[in-house]
Amino acid sequence: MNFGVSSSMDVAATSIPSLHFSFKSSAAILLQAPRCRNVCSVSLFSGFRRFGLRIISVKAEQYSSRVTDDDFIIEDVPHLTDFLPDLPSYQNPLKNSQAYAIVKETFVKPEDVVAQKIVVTKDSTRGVHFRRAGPREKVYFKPDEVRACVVTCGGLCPGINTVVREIVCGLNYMYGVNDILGIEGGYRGFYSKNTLTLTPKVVNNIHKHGGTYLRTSRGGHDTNKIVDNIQDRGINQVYIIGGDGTQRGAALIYQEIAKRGLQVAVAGIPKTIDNDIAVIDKSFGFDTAVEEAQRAINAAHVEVESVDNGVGIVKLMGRYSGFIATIATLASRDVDCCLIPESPFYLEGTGGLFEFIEQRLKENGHIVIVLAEGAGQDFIARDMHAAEEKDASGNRLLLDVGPWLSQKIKDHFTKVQKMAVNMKYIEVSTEKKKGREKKGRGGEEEHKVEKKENKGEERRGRRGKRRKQIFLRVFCPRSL
Ligand SMILES: Nc1ncnc2c1ncn2[C@@H]1O[C@H](COP(=O)(O)OP(=O)(O)O)[C@@H](O)[C@H]1O
Ligand SMILES: O=P(O)(O)OC[C@H]1O[C@](O)(COP(=O)(O)O)[C@@H](O)[C@@H]1O
Repeated sequence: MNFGVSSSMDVAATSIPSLHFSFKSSAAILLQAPRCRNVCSVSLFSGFRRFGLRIISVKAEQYSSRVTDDDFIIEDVPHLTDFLPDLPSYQNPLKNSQAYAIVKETFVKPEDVVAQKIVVTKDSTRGVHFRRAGPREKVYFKPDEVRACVVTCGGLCPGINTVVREIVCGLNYMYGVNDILGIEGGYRGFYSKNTLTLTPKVVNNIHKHGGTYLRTSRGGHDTNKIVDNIQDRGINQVYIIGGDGTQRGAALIYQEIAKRGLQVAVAGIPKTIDNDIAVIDKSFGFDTAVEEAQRAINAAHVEVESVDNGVGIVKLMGRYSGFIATIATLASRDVDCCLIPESPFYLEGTGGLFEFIEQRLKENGHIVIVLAEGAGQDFIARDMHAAEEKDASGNRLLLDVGPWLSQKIKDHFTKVQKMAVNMKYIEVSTEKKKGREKKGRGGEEEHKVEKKENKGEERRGRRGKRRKQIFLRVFCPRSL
């Protein structure tokens, strides 16, 4: 998928790409940004095989992997015609659109694929490929027979409302679909809540707000009840926006639909702020996160530049991947060192972080270090002799690299090097807004210097609840 939500903080995209729905591929939405290298899919009612750097185990039967004689592998998206082979097809309504009629190559060819590996050698095998998403010349629904629904599940991410808006407007303006329902409150909303009617007018301004207009939920759901509900309501297109958990759920919904032989298309739209999905150009929300991260880096830089031996540490999102940290680092030009989960680091000795900090302080008088949340986890665990803990979903609980590293640097320079350093610790996190100033871990003062909409702006939801947001806070620990 390529969803060019612009980097504006308020997720009000300035250059929303055109959004194409292909009814040919039941899971194909092409969100095609200008200048994109290639376009890949929202593909996923078959589930993600690879979700960025996190490999998700998806049962083999959930998607079809075809290997040809010359090692050309295609991880294909299942199609309605796989289980309904006699479905009639129709000309894509885009053919009649003024905007598209004159464009050559408007449609994606059925045989178009995107290669997983771009860098190859002369002797490389042809390797893994994914079906390219995008509008097909033939579609499998007549516009006036479509009853679509949109649901948002799991965690928040900047840009969700923009995606909802684009689905509704794209379906309506480009494909002539007039019957679109919003499912409220995530998967469970299918059977526990009434639906909303979504029209371009209803969604006109939702992209200017954070969070999700449709609301969301976590925790389990009942796949059979969802499919019963889809059947009862006569829904035949299901658009599911969410992260890896959500996409696993979407795969099961698709399987149940296929088992019942229903003419219902399921499209999974991957949501992650981290941009750690390898085969798409960019995940929506990523740019906003990077922009917010740069504000934190800038704040740290201003602080440490103004003092002697200033050491600024900025902790950013990124449990398993360092894309936000890396891109924010590259964009800001004020960062001396960027630590990410993919790349181990060490502190002492030649080539260690302490040596580097000392060098930069001597040369420049200050240093800015950026940390992704998941950086150095194994190293910290060894250092703290911490046992691995997991959350309710089985995810490894992260050790807090920010305060740990701050303390290590402080100890090293004050106790070992006998050199006073001025520390400034800034954290950009995705937390529930507590609505009050809170004390830092060691009882130290914590100043929130900035509160900014991101994973949901600071506002009350429609039910009066606080939305999740990214906010930036600066710790000024007295002890450091
Ligand atoms: N392994 C799974 N199989 C089926 N459904 C799942 C699975 N994991 C999560 N879900 C469903 O997806 C929803 C969102 O998942 P969650 O992990 O909370 O967020 P995210 O999609 O952002 O990763 C949950 O409410 C749950 O109903
Ligand atoms: O505060 P939370 O909800 O646990 O989220 C924090 C983590 O989630 C992420 O934002 C990724 O979540 P998504 O992939 O769902 O967007 C990580 O970068 C971050 O480490």
